[in-house]
Amino acid sequence: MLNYKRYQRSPVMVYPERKWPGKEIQKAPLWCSVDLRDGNQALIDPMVVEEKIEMFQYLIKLGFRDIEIGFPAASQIEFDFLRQLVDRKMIPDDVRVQVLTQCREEQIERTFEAIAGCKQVIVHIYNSTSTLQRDVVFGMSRDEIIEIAVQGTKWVKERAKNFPGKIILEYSPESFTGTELDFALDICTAVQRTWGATKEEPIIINLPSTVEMTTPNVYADRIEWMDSHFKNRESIILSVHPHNDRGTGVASTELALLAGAERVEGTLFGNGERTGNVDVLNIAYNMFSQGIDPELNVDKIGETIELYERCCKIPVHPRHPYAGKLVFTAFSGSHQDAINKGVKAMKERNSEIWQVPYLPIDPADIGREYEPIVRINSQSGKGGVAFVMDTYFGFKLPKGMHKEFAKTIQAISEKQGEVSPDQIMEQFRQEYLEKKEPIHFRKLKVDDLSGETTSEFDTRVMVIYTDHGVEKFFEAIGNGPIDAVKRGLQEVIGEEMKILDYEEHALQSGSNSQAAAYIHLLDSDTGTVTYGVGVSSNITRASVRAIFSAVNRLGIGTKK
Ligand SMILES: CC(=O)SCCNC(=O)CCNC(=O)[C@H](O)C(C)(C)COP(=O)(O)OP(=O)(O)OC[C@H]1O[C@@H](n2cnc3c(N)ncnc32)[C@H](O)[C@@H]1OP(=O)(O)O
Ligand SMILES: CC(C)C(=O)C(=O)O
Ligand SMILES: [Mg+2]
Repeated sequence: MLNYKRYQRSPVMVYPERKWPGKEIQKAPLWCSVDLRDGNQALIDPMVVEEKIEMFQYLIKLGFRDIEIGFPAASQIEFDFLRQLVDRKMIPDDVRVQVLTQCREEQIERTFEAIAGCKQVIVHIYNSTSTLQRDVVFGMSRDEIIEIAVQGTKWVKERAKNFPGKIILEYSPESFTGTELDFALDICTAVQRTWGATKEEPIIINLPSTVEMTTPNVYADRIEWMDSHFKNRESIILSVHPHNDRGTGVASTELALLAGAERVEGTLFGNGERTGNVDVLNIAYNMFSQGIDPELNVDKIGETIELYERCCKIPVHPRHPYAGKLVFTAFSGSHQDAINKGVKAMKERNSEIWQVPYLPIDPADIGREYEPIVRINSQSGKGGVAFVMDTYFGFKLPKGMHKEFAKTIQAISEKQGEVSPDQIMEQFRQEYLEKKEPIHFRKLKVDDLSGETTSEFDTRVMVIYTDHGVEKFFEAIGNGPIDAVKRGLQEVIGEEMKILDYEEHALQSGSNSQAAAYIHLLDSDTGTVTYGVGVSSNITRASVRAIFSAVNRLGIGTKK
């Protein structure tokens, strides 16, 4: 039996004063990428120096200005990487590199060796503060744990005095989510005081969900509580560093922003320890989808995916928010129908505002314009097939025709699975455009009789066609070419028919454009109906082809 009793609920504080539920995200936070540190430390094959350099440059291109580049005291690669950035003058003046170190003097010393020559650096110190870690990892009292952090701060401060560049201190009470809040406040305050943070020279206090342990609202309560209990709040930049153990890293971060966080540390696509750090791109795109400037250059997601997969050697999941191959694709009929109508309404209304059901953003805005938003399988419906015919091939099928054509496509998808746009077009050709047996239209001559006749009909047509390959012709009159051809065909076939509907449109714009015509035809004897389609550079010829196509589809071409 599942032994859930081995697990305990994380304590939740009573906090009815919370204000965050009434707030909205208004602007982007200060972003900090930790891809090169937290992300990298969780890779099966951590990045080599050249990959780190490539990733660093790309993060700058994306718009990150705070970039945690590693843990230089931990390994030679990390150290050398930073040295290369400095020696090759690759750190722009407005970028703050961030380096992580434990609160141990030899590591802090080595970290300062690594940052020599940097103009501005965030030195990030941490120690674990949770009840569990104090007990089983450190075996220390609260005061002893505070002493580690305070001592670490002093070691950084001493070295910062003589450092030619600017040192910003960041402190993280690691395992904050498992730490009693009063203790978290005490330790952060002790560091803040020891550092001597001011409004002009603030400290970054980073409250991580090192391990995500509760629902996002509890994290938000904790952040708001800390935010409202800090003394000299203006001397603190309040940062969050969420992980994603419960799969709610993004939600936790967004609620934390409501609760007062000003800065977010995370990674591209949520790489990082276990289930990852929070995916900063996901949050940025969420903001973008709400009309908020994400303050990151996230308009070329394909490029970002390519670099990420190459450097991290981890594929982006096809369902990953915004980035996955399938996230802008609808297979199911009702979604396709709504997308089809939504896109059409946008065009008709010439709308500046993006409003398409099931597509929270326009894929083209983030560089995904070449991917199909509709793919056809057995779950698809008529709207999807019509959408493919329109967007890929320019055929705007009359609404009444959607069902008829979709049925033939569904018969294929039920046998083979997905049906490609080319296959759909091929089927359209076979079913409509090339339905040339038994009767096949060849030539048309139209005479305008207006003024020459007293009859109600003012158009005479002469049609040459083949019937089972044998050339024939007929002449007929009617109140327009389509009517005349229909009357002529009735005569030669010996069958009453009625044109129920007629539609036409240009297929491409320009002088040599083709036109498509659609005829909805009723066989009056049997009551059966079908559509016929014709294409020609001449609209009248297109219509006549459409009538022949419909007659052949009804199977009445040889009745006489
Ligand atoms: C949540 C996070 O992501 S935190 C960052 C984690 N990242 C990494 O650890 C990646 C890089 N780390 C490393 O390569 C190694 O841990 C090193 C090189 C930094 C240090 O290596 P080592 O000293 O050999 O080992 P280790 O990290 O296990 O050190 C454990 C000791 O440091 C102490 N310690 C751990 N964290 C801290 C800290 N933040 N501040 C001070 N002391 C600490 C432990 O209590 C333990 O002490 P003990 O030896 O008296 O028991
Ligand atoms: C070092 C700290 C901020 C960390 O990575 C974490 O707590 O997850
Ligand atoms: Mg982390």
